[in-house]
Amino acid sequence: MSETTKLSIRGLTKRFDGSDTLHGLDFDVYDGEFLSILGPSGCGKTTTLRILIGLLAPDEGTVSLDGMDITRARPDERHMGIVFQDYALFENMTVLGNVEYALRFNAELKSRRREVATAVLDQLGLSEHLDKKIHQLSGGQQQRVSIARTLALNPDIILFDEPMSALDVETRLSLRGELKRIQREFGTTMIYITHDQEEAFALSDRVMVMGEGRIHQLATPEEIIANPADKYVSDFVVENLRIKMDSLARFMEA
Ligand SMILES: Nc1ncnc2c1ncn2[C@@H]1O[C@H](COP(=O)(O)OP(=O)(O)OP(=O)(O)O)[C@@H](O)[C@H]1O
Repeated sequence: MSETTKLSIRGLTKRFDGSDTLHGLDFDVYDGEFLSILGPSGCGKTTTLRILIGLLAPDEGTVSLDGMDITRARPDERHMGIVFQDYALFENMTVLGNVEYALRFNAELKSRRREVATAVLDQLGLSEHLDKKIHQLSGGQQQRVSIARTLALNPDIILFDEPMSALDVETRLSLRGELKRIQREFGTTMIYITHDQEEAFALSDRVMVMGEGRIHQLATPEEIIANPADKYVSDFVVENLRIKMDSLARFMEA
């Protein structure tokens, strides 16, 4: 990860029904960074993500990508990809068909779609499943297809919206390792939304802790543990992590 700023967010404010959901967020994401946005349900994570990808316009504030103001740019002009919790795949199409379909809309890659799709599916360990229909795959494999489809388009930034919520613990752990590997290999900047403290800490270069539409702390996992910015961070993040670690230790001893 370099310390070149990839994405710069200033004064991001969003109101729904007259009340502020986001209160003027300011933060930067570095090139090649894995940044998690961590917070409880309703704190504004998805609203932030929807503004970043261009599905929602902010009431105030700016989003800049590589120094260019993209606040009002269309989603397809932003060079960003998104991986959803529910995979959003075409169930009746094959694994290869799903990835090729996404490439049909890319002028540059359209003519090479078979080659690009096969290569990226291979990198995700899905070579043996190219001709299977989506419903024949496990949840973890489906999420891999969805990651492959996003990676195939070669985006500058990939946003993940709670991508592992529907998966069992074992699959989550293996997909975590996979994500870290992909990030190292591709060097893609990744922004990962989660309410799971352990997941955020295991995956991220830095974690942005959110509560009620504000940023409480944005720092490395080590810094947050050593120096929580306020009582909210110490209760929601540090204390919860301690409880999870204690129960894991008890489980290992048993
Ligand atoms: N389109 C909308 N209209 C009205 N209120 C909305 C809308 N979208 C979000 N909100 C409100 O904004 C707040 C933040 O919602 P958001 O979905 O961003 O939170 P979140 O942190 O992603 O939560 P979760 O983890 O449950 O998805 C909530 O109080 C929600 O009800």
